[in-house]
Amino acid sequence: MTTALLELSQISVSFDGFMALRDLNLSLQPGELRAVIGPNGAGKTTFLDVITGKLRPTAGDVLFKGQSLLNKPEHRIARLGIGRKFQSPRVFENLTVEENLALAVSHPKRPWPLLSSGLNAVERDRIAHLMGIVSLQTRAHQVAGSLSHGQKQWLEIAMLVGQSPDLLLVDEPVAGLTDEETDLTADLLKSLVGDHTVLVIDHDMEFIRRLESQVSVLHQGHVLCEGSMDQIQCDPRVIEVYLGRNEEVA
Ligand SMILES: Nc1ncnc2c1ncn2[C@@H]1O[C@H](COP(=O)(O)OP(=O)(O)OP(=O)(O)O)[C@@H](O)[C@H]1O
Repeated sequence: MTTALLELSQISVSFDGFMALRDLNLSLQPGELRAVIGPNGAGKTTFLDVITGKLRPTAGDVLFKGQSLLNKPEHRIARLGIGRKFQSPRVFENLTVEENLALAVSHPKRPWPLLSSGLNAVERDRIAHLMGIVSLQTRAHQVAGSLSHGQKQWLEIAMLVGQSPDLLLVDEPVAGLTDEETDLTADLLKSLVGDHTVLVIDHDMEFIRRLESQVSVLHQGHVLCEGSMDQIQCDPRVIEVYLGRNEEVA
């Protein structure tokens, strides 16, 4: 079996005695796409916060490429190859699509206006490639602030991909998107798999189904079960958790 890219073992997080995560185990193989679902308060955000170093667990360990992430500051964890997409888009609204991507791909990070004249051929090709991935080529010179919500989400995903992370953590990317944008987002995330390992959190079950990935169900800070969407939908424990809270898993 391949060595896991990410391995969370026996992770617990206590907020003044309240266990937001409790003996959580989860591992991701390189190049995998994984969905994580769970009712409100299940611990999904806390789980991402632990991986990215925003929160230190009370117990347990997080290994990334075999190396413990505990005690590493957030910026070092990011540099090790973990990118996080937050729920609301974080793009530079006053810069164009191309300029946003230029900032993402330039090494080292160079301030504007150096970027406008200073991109090398490799960086320009990379930006063109990234715009292609998210179908924003025709918007290259449009300021990000004028894009639709979905297009901003895609731009930010492209910016993250531009930093070549091994692992992409994507938090509720389709909240507020149209059905068509939701489907396109699923296809986009699937297209990243292989080159990247992608973990997606969302509540939208149609979107999760379209990802065609393994699904981990979080409940009360613990992985309740894992399997394909068809498998978890039939699992009585999952039905109980969702029906018990009057939410649908269908
Ligand atoms: N800083 C904190 N102090 C105390 N309790 C917290 C803190 N952060 C989270 N919690 C609690 O921990 C539990 C898990 O929260 P978390 O935000 O991780 O859940 P979630 O699955 O992301 O929920 P949602 O789907 O609503 O975003 C919740 O009961 C929440 O109230």
